[in-house]
This record gives sequence, C-alpha cells and structure tokens, in this order.
Amino acid sequence: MSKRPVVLVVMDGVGISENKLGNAVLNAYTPTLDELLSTCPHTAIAAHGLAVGLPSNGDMGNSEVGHNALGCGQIYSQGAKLVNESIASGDIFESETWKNLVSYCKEKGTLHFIGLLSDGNVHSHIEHLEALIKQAKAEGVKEVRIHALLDGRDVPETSALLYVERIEKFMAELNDDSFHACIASGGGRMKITMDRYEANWPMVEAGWHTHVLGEGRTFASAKEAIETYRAESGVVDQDMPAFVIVKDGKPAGTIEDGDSVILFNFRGDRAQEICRAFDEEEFTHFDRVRRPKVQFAGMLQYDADLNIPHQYLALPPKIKHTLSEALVKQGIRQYAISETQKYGHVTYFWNGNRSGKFDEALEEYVEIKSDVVPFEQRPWMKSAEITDALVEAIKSGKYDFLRTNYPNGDMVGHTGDYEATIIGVESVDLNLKRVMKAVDEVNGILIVTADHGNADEMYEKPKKEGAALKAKTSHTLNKVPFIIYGADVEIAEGEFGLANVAATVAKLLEVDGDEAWLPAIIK
Ligand SMILES: O=C(O)[C@H](O)COP(=O)(O)O
Ligand SMILES: [Mn+2]
Ligand SMILES: [Mn+2]
Repeated sequence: MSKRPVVLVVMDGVGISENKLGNAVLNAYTPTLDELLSTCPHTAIAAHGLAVGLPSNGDMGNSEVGHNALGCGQIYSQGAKLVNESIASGDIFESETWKNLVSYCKEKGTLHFIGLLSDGNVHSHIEHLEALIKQAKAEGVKEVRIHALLDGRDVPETSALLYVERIEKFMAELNDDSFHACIASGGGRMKITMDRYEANWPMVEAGWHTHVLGEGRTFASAKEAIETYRAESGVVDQDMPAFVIVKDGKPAGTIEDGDSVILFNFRGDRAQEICRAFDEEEFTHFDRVRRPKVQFAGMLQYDADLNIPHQYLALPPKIKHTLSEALVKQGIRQYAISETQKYGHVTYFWNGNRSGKFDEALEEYVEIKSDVVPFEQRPWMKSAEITDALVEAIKSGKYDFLRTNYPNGDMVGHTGDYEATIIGVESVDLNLKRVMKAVDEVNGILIVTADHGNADEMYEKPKKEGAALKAKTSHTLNKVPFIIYGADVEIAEGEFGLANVAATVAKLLEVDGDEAWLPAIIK
C-alpha cells in the first residue's frame, strides 16, 4: 500500500468539446484546469453509450451509469437496456409483480402509470410505457390513467407537447368499448414527485396531492395545461406547475382503493421518495391525507438494501466487485463527500446502487445540505463548503482514498442558463485549486474527471443555419477529462472510459485491483 493518499474529484457535467459556441467549460475562466491540463498526464475518456452500459452510442451519459462505472470498474447493462430486453422477451409480463398488479385492478379498478414522459432514456422511456399499456389492455385491464411528469431536462427544454401528443394518439388507438386510457394529472419533474436524496420532500407531497388526491389547478387536457402555463409565464417543461385533468367536472383519475400503480421510471434516485410514500405503513415525511389500498410497483428495484420499492417489474444490474469493497478488504480508509443533490452519486451510485457502507469503521460519508433554490441564482452552490470539509479531511491524515462530486457544471447546466453555468464551472475551478494545495501538503495524488458532459454544450444544435439559439438543458455525448496530478505516471495506449478509472485508483494506491475490472488508464 502506498503512503500517498489519493483524492478523486468528479466535476459533474463537465465534458470536453472543441466547439466554442455555448461552451461553458471552454469559455469559463479556469486557471486551475488549464494548469492541470498543461502540466499533468491527462486524456479524454468516454462517458456515454456503450462505454457505460446504455443501449446505444446515441444515448448520452448520466450520473447513475457514470458513477456506477467509475465505482465498479466494469460495464454493466443498465436499467434502460435491461427493461428493453425484459419487454422484448416478455419476461416483465411473466413477473409475479405484473400479474399481481393486473389481477388486483382488472375487474373494478384502474391501472395508473406515474413517470417521466419522454424518450430521454435517463430515468424512463416512453416506449416502455406504451408497451405496458398495450399489454395491460391485452390482459383485460379496463381503465388506465397516466400521471405525466414533464421532462425538458433530458430532452429539449420545451418538448413536452411532443410526448403528450404521442401518448394520447397511442391511447386513442387502443381506446374502445372495453378499454379506456387517458392522462389524469401531471406537472414539471422539478416541481413535483421526482425529488432526490430527500432534498425537498414538499415536491413529493405536491405530487401526491396531484396524482393521488386529484387536487390542484384543473384543465380539460394536458395540452391545455401546458399551453396555458407557457402563455402565462413562459415556464419551461421541467418547472411547469402541477395540473389535474377534469372530465365531467371530476378529476379524470384519482388513485383509489382497489387500483394498481406503476412508477415507470427505471432510475432510482428520483424514484425512491414517491415509492416510500406509497409503500410505507409508518410514514412521517408529509401527511398523505388519504392512503389508498393499492398494489404499487416500480419499474425496477431501486435499492435492494432498503427494499425500495416493495414490488418491482424488473431487476437492476447486480453490480459486484466494486472499488469500495475491494479497498475496504485491503484496509483502505475512505471518505466520500458532496452536497445533497449529488450525495447519493458518490455513495449510492458509486457503490453500485447500495446505500449502505461496506465497512462502518473504514468509511466516512459526508453530506453538505443543498439549498432549495433555482441553481442559476446560486451557481456556486455548496462548492466552497464541500471544499472546506474535504480539505480538512485530506489534511487530517485519516483517509487513504477520498472522493467528491462538484455538482455545478451539471445542476446549473440543466437550467439552460449559459452565463450562470460559466460561473458554476468557475466555482469548481476555484475550489479545485484549494484541493490541489491540500493534496500538495500531504504529498498526495489528485485525479480530476467527470461523469458525463452538460456544461460543454449550452445551446441545442441549430436546425438551420442562422436559426435563433435555443437553450440546451440536457447532458451531452462528449468525452470527459481524466487528469492525474502529483504522480509521475504515463497514460497508457488505447481508448478508455469511466470503467477504466477504478483500476487506475487501485494502481495509484498501490493495492490489488479486481480481475473483473477494465485495465488502468496509466502504464
Ligand atoms: O435527474 C436529473 O437531474 C437528470 O435527469 C440527469 O442528471 P444526472 O444524471 O446528472 O443526475
Ligand atoms: Mn452527473
Ligand atoms: Mn445531470
């Protein structure tokens, strides 16, 4: 084992592109990154598509698959791909859960689908929803209701109508005397239901009131809701207020005793809280007012240790041989820190979607509370506070491997605000300098990388030359930097991705790697 501590920094959403237009990484003032890139061994590594276990290279990377790959050194088929396969093979419809939900609601109840209505393939895919609705009808379900969370964060900023129209056309073609499906409620994904890491439970409470109780501002259709809210305030999809659809003066689909409910998102971070609201007998995070007796299931098992949700349609990848586990077996003391918005990324996602530790004595996890504010108004977020704690941990000499995630490039990038995102990236750069200094003081080694791009492309590619620029809120397909500071090493020949980082960390710590891992990026 080396005596030199290794610190790994994930700059969330900081990808590499040579294209200067709307590039909040290239156009930010980043003296630290510039210094690292001009003086240290570095390369660019793949963070999207097949390199992180997604169905195709047209799929952008995301935090879940990115941190999974970083933390386990392997490429596993991810939720997006596993659900595709399970639908194609029909396995999903053979599952006990599917059968249970269908039989529970088929005679007198309604089958509800709650989830992110888009083809972003980060949390969900509209094709999965369509396949489930079609099969529900084939198996004799009579009533289906959709509770549509509008995206605009993994897909273009104002694309909600495209998906609403698509699903409504799909349902209209299925609807007949024996079957009726329609949208019952919805709202922007950053306003209701899809909170993560317990950053903002009131979002989930608002979702409960909308989907379950059918309370809120009413409209005749989802289209009317979207067009009205846009006309009133110019609000973009992800921030759209909640809406309830009414038919004949009543909500089109509250959730009642005898119904079944499927959360059709496959990704876990933003799925867990609403699952808990349905599943938990003793629930204290908000007053549910009424808890219907339903059969509830998630698309995937989101956390096996915590048993969330109790029922699920498909199994997630069984991620084994993680870096954390290999390191604790060799006595390596570890420290992980981020702010709430990304805390689970460096713990839960990093450890293959496990929320527990491998070894209480050897691992310390620290969460700095995120503010609940529009991040374009505070683009520095908690970068300074994360750094205060990280620097102290580095200097304490108590840890051999320390990791952090700075959310700024990603969280501010998702707002589509170019100028604010530049400040977000600059905040990361400023704090990176402090981390470098602390690493110097303990004669350590620093790795700087990212999980996927976002801030590197803040405008959609114009459809025609000269067309007005449109903010881009989603991730990118670009590679990410991989830099090693403080070690006299050479980058190996070849193409690398995020799954090559675990072996590199082990090599720098001078401990054994795992045979399952992809090779290190250094010679
Ligand atoms: O959940 C989100 O905020 C986005 O869909 C994806 O962003 P992340 O993968 O960086 O968390
Ligand atoms: Mn990310
Ligand atoms: Mn993101």
